[in-house]
Amino acid sequence: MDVVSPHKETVRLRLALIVGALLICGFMWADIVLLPDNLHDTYFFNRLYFQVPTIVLVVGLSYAPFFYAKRHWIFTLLMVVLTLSNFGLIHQSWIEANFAFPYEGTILYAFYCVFALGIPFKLALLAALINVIGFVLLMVVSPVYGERVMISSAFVAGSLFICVYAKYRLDRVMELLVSSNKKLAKLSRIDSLTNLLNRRALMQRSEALLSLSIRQSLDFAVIMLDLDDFKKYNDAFGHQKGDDVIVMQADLMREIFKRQTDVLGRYGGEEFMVVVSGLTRKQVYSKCEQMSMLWQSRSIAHADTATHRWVTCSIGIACMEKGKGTSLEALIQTADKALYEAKSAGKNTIKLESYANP
Ligand SMILES: Nc1nc2c(ncn2[C@@H]2O[C@H](COP(=O)(O)OP(=O)(O)OP(=O)(O)O)[C@@H](O)[C@H]2O)c(=O)[nH]1
Repeated sequence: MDVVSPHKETVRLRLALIVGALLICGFMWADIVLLPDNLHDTYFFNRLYFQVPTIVLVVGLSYAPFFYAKRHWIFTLLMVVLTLSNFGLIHQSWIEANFAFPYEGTILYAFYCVFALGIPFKLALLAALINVIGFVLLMVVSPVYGERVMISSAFVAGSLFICVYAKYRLDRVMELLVSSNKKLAKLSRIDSLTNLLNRRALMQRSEALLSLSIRQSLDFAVIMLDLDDFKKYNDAFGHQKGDDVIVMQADLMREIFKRQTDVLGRYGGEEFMVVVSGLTRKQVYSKCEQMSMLWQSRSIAHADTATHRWVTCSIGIACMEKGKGTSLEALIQTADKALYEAKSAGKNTIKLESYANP
């Protein structure tokens, strides 16, 4: 789950690249004071004709459709290219003027690419390894830092290691944050016992389906299901066994109402609600009959004092025919009334009411 939209993230990255290019230009004022005159051309060539244009090229690439998907690889390559070009400048400065150009920029490039551009841990590690090997080879070819070569190499390797390790920790924390957010989002929508939608999410999804059904002129129905004599079941077999029956009710609902658009939820306690669209009254009724038959086929023994020998459920249906419009609240009230009638008619019964426009 992306926390920020790809478009917003691309804009942010584009800005970060532009800031990076401006920083390089800013550093040029400081560098030029240090450099001997005969290195100015080499230096300007490296910065203005290579590094800055490379970053500008990546800014251009950020408009390509593949950019977002490939951005980590592109930035990894950018980190390696910028660093190696810096090594090239160190080498040239040594060969042309015996001048020890500072290596600290290498570390800045790594921190900029890894943190500002967000190279993930594994790619950051790969780029850091390439850069450390590059630095060691540079030291072999050009003994720029004389007797400080060991400490310089250790400093580059150590700094890149810290950069990569910090990125590892940051990625881990982000992963934990994203997975906790997912869990929290799920908890706020899902009933933990049945894995059905909880009441709040059920209402939201049902409202959305009702609006869509009215707009597309589709039949729509609200079905209320309530386990019969459930208090007696709990009293006879205990709350834990009662929970198992509630879970079974949810499973049976999923078995019957399995279209992608069907909305299934726990309305409260042992009462459930299903909302369907695009089914005729007859089709809805037939699905509810299947529900009763499934309970019958499970043959779960009920309490001795219950109305029926096996666990059953009563069902109230409110149908809204296509072309008519009403509120979800009114349909739930109608379905509730039908459910009450089903209970009064001896339980394990289905009652269907059509919603009539007042
Ligand atoms: N085990 C268990 N019981 C629950 C849960 N939620 C509600 N109940 C019980 O469900 C029972 C509902 O009782 P009533 O509202 O009297 O309904 P009933 O006994 O099913 O009677 P009728 O609806 O008339 O058939 C209560 O005893 C609640 O404690 C739950 O999550 N687990």
